[in-house]
Amino acid sequence: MERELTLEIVRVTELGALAAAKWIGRGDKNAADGAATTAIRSMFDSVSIDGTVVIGEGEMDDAPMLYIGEKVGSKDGPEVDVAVDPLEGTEVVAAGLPNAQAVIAIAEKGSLLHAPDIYMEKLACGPELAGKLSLNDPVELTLQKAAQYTGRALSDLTVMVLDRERHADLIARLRGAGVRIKLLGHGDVAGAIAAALPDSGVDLYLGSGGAPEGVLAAAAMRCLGGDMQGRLLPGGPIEWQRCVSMGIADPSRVLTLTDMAGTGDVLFAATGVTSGEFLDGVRLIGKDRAETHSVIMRASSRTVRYIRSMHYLPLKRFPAGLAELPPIGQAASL
Ligand SMILES: O=P(O)(O)OC[C@H]1O[C@](O)(COP(=O)(O)O)[C@@H](O)[C@@H]1O
Ligand SMILES: [Mn+2]
Repeated sequence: MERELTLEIVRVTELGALAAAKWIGRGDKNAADGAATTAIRSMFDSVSIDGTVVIGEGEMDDAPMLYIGEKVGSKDGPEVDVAVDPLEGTEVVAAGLPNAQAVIAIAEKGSLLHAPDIYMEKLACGPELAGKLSLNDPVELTLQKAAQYTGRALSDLTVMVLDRERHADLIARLRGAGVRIKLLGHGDVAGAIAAALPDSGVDLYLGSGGAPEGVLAAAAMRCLGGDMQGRLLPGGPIEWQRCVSMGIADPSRVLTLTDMAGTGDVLFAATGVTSGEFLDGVRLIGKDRAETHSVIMRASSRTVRYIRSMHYLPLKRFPAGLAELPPIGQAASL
């Protein structure tokens, strides 16, 4: 993949974030998601790829845009798999809470896991611990290993976990082992990435979240040199069968970083919608400008770039329909 693609892709997540930002705090998660999806879809065909959506908005019958199997891109570029979450954190935007992003990963054709939209148990860590931990271990052993390999006391380790009732037992065991916990409201792509960023203060990401988000996080981990393991959690025979029909022969086995994001080149881009773990959200400036904060990373070079962009909104090519929404300034002042 050409390195110039990183800039082309971040322009897409920027437009998605700007569109979603119009819906911050308006209590309508579907409208926020729809705005981001429409904006991202409209921009995708300007990207020099011959892409197929592998992780997207759902099956063709349920999703009008960015459905699994949809072809995206200008076609005059490499054949790639595309994973996209136009609005990672739909409820967050609706409620005006932190940690929503527009996220895209692009990888060599055939390298991204076709994950159904079910839960996945996840373990993510940074380069220091990559290859040293296993999702098959009891959590106490994982923590001991993490302490040993980082040379730190258990009491100095911080584990990030989604704040959910289903994690009550996990949280109790973590507290019992003496580590610190940082509870996350929403947005576990950013949560998993935090575990691999040197200055995040997070050492490990544990717990279950969306499987599509797991693949997106794995793509980012490939770029950061971290590790990510997952285990699908089908909630019954129908979801089990869906995993099998999507090519995962044994849905109960631990999926490695390679299973989820291959071994070839990967590009990952995210733009903050609301401020979160490592990206600031869309910031409105005056009546007609907005600032966005994005990250773009590439596995083959392990380069991580942060891009702060200033947009002149009247010239943004929002798709028809979005232009008729209330001005962005009004949305943010709610
Ligand atoms: O809220 P749940 O059901 O625990 O699901 C967790 C998932 O929801 C999110 O917080 C937000 O997901 P959406 O993008 O679908 O809004 C993900 O980051 C996470 O993987
Ligand atoms: Mn999501």
